[in-house]
Amino acid sequence: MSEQELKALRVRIDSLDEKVLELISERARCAQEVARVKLASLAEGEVPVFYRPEREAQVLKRVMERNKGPLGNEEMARLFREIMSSCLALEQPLKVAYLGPEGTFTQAAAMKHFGHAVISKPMAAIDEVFREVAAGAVNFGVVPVENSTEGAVNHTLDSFLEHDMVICGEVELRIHHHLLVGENTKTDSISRIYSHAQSLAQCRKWLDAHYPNVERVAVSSNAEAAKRVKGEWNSAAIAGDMAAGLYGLTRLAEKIEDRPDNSTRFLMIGNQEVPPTGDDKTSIIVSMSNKPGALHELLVPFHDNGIDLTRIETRPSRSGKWTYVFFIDFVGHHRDPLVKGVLEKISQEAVALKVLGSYPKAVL
Ligand SMILES: O=C(O)C(=O)C[C@]1(C(=O)O)C=C[C@@H](O)C=C1
Repeated sequence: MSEQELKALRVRIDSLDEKVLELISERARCAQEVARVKLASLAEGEVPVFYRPEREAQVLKRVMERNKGPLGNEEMARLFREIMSSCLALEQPLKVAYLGPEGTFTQAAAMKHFGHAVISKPMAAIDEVFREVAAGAVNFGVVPVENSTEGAVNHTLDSFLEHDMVICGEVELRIHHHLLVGENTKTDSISRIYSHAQSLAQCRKWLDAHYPNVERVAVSSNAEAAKRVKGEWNSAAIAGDMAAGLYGLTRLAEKIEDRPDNSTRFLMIGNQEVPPTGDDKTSIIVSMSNKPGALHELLVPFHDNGIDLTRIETRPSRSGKWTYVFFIDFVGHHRDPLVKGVLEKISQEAVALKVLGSYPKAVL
């Protein structure tokens, strides 16, 4: 390519950037107007709701449907995710608590869902995220709920039994683990590998093959593992890209998870009910009486009405020995007439039924 051609293309890019800049600013002014309208239409004593997950899902889906490339749909939606995040911050800066410390996959999930214009607050434990939301110190919380290799995150499920929370969104993240070392690590004398128990389990086969005799130490998070390794010469950590960047560690081995499709699903928790979008999921907790056929009775109404169950998990109820609760996710919104009918039928048979929330299916 000649210098001349390059120069001409850059002039074109400059002129396009000016248009993009003006359009983004116009969009941001529109969002400010939206905030004004929301405030003006409030009834006496009503609290304004600026964050609208159902509308955000609609905007992102529309972008993906209309995108003609060459940027891929996900890439384009990510750009719009950030624009929307900044527009929302003009209306109301959202505060979001997540399972920390900084650099965890949960933080990456929070950014994927809310964008980078939120004020994020790392918490030391899943239960603390729930408490922070319940106390009103933040608008939303982000917690992991299930991993495709290792299954349910029991701390999260148990926290739902203790707190009244509304699920208002979900996000899925592909989880890539790396073996990370610090500047001073003697890579031929590694005697300890730190990581979260779930991540150690997700890399079990790789560790058995490459470091069979090295001690595996479970710590509170992958980011905590990365933090420890920074100051030690004989240890390594298993963690992801964010933690590696944050603590200045290098990758001794990349993508060491046993399953290449290893993914984690995260939930956004808050106090806000989300209206239907037409493409939603609902999560419920049900406890049935301890009698033969109870689980069958619970599942039949879903089957009879053609409602797709996406997950069912059992946990001890914590209110009696050998009694259980079921965590169920299914496709649909609790305001859909069909779903309403199913929930009514179940509540007739159940000891207790709690709708944890209906929320748009993950778009990104
Ligand atoms: O449509 C709204 O209610 C807005 O506030 C605008 C907007 C946007 O930027 O598109 C911003 C924040 C909401 O969460 C959803 C959408």
